[in-house]
Amino acid sequence: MALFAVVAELADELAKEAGKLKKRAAIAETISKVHAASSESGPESDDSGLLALYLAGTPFAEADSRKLNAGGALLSKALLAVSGASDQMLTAAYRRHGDMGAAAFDLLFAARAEKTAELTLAAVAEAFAAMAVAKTTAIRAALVEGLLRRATPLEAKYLLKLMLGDMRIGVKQSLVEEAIAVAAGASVDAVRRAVMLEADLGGAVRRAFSGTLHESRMRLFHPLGFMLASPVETPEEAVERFTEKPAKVPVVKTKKPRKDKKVVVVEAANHKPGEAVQAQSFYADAEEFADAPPEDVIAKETQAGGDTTLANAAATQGVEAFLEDKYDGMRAQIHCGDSGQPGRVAIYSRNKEDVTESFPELEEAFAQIRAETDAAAGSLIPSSLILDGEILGWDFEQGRALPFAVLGQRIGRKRVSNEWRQQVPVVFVAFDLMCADGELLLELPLRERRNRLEAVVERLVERVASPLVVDERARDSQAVLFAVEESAPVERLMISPSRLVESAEEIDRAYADARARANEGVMLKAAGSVYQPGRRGLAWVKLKRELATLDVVVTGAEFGHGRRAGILSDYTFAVRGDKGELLNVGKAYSGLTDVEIGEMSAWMMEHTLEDQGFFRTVEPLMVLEVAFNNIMRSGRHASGFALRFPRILKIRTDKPVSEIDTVSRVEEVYQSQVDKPVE
Ligand SMILES: Nc1ncnc2c1ncn2[C@@H]1O[C@H](COP(=O)(O)OP(=O)(O)OP(=O)(O)O)[C@@H](O)[C@H]1O
Repeated sequence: MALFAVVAELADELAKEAGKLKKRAAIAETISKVHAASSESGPESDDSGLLALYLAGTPFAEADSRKLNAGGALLSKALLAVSGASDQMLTAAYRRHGDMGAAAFDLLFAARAEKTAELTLAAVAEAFAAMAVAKTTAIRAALVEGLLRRATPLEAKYLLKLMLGDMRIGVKQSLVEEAIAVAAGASVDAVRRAVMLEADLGGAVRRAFSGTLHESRMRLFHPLGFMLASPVETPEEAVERFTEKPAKVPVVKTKKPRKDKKVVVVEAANHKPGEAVQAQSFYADAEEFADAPPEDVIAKETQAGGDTTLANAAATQGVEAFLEDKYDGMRAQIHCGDSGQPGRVAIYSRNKEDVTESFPELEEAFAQIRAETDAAAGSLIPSSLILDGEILGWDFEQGRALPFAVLGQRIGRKRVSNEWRQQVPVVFVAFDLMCADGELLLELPLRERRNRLEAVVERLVERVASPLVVDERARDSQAVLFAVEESAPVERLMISPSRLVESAEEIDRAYADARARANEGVMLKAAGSVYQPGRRGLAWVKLKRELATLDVVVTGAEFGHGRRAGILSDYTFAVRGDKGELLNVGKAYSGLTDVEIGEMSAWMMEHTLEDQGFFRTVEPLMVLEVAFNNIMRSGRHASGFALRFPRILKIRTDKPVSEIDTVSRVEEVYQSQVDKPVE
């Protein structure tokens, strides 16, 4: 039985180690050791899977929908109870580190420096399982206290970090996947594929050691990564992206980071010595490749399953592109029953939350479509489906989308009253088919996926709404709607119209038409491109021409005055710095409704990290989109910038914190201003 100390000690070592290769070697070695130690006592005592899971900073496997339900407030209370420290001591320790785990280490060190490790990984897993089903906060708090009491100071540090989902040891899941491959002598691609199909990192460790990675099968009901798009400023730039000719001579150079520093553009590449030029340019992960020469980036990308990136880069050249409207709704992935769970429907948001409950009419509609099609004998409809698309608030009278602000009122609501359902009706506009009949389709070219998507939707509709009725109002509005009666389930399912375009003029016209339909702009997608989950490549580009806004995360909140006294209503927010740290960039108190502010305030009370009286630092989990008049250089915030007249446009519950804007994006917007104000 491995001890949790193994995770804590390794994590502490990894936090101090900057080199990725050394990190990977250390993780691989520990996984091997833990696996070897269990080989005598039988496979059920093999904790190497838990070790991998916890190092990746996740208490449960991705396929496992359980949650710990323990926020900063609950954890700090438990820490106070176990350490006997006063509020002031906790606040001082928290301020020293800005991290609850590190604060716990300080508070427990004096009393427990000599404590020997006894907490096993299995005991931690058991406590986590109990927390997930605990009916009251008191039971959960007692479980956390139980864990902390048995822990050494170092273990307590990493237990808290793990529970908060913020290890800060510079280890991403992809690095753990590589380490698993090294430890078990398996191929990285095989490990990554198993993790993608089954969403179970621990399970992949078991498969890797038992040589059964190839037996992994697509399992529904865990979200796959969403493919994202890169921005272009003009239709001409979009055309250029899709028609660039491969360079005659391989040139490898790194351009200035674009939207955020997470990506670097590497231009033209002879990605393997001696091979023909394939890629014109593609995005790579700057965090991983910060200082590496471009050649290394390409070599590494190719090796680490990046061939799809290269394939897509090649596919963007001189080929056709599909154009679709860019809808301003909420990105979602819909999973529809498989042989194991035939009637089940699940909806996932872009930050991989299960949001099914928030859209009951979509769940019902899909379940009904399923049931009716299943009943049809000899049905040609796939038994399982994963659709990628956008949830939109829909005006059935006008046959067009409602503004995002209207849909936004429903996002995040767990219980949706009939009133809300009537006030803001929702539809799902599908634009990609990721899986059908248990077969993952990501590696098919978009052209092929699109054909299959159209065929599936058509068959679904034929079965349910036969004879097929196309709503003319919807046709006018460019959204093909398959039934007229609002009570019919199929009316909730639409398909995003898509057509091939060639010239900048065509794109320009389509853009104007899209805006006239109240959509945000247009998307262009290389017809030959594969679906790259979780990546922002050049195979999909978006054109939206608008004033810059920033996606930021709230780091703190202040109590308001007057009407807002006693309510946390003024928010301090941050962007990401070069090393992944959060740097404050501004403060906003306008843009939200009173109801939203009330909800935000309650949430912040729950997720407080440090209570300074009038001000509270909060767990950085809430993403906002903010608009502003301009940006100035300023010493007021850690980012070195301040936003002038910031206002909140949206609460981006649909966007993960990992994708907020960076300080280099702020710099870019600052530089693009005609006047560059300094405070
Ligand atoms: N037809 C479409 N195809 C793909 N994505 C679409 C489409 N229409 C709207 N979208 C939305 O556009 C997003 C892609 O833009 P991007 O990857 O830049 O996300 P983002 O950073 O949230 O951008 P934005 O802030 O512009 O929404 C998708 O996540 C999706 O929600």
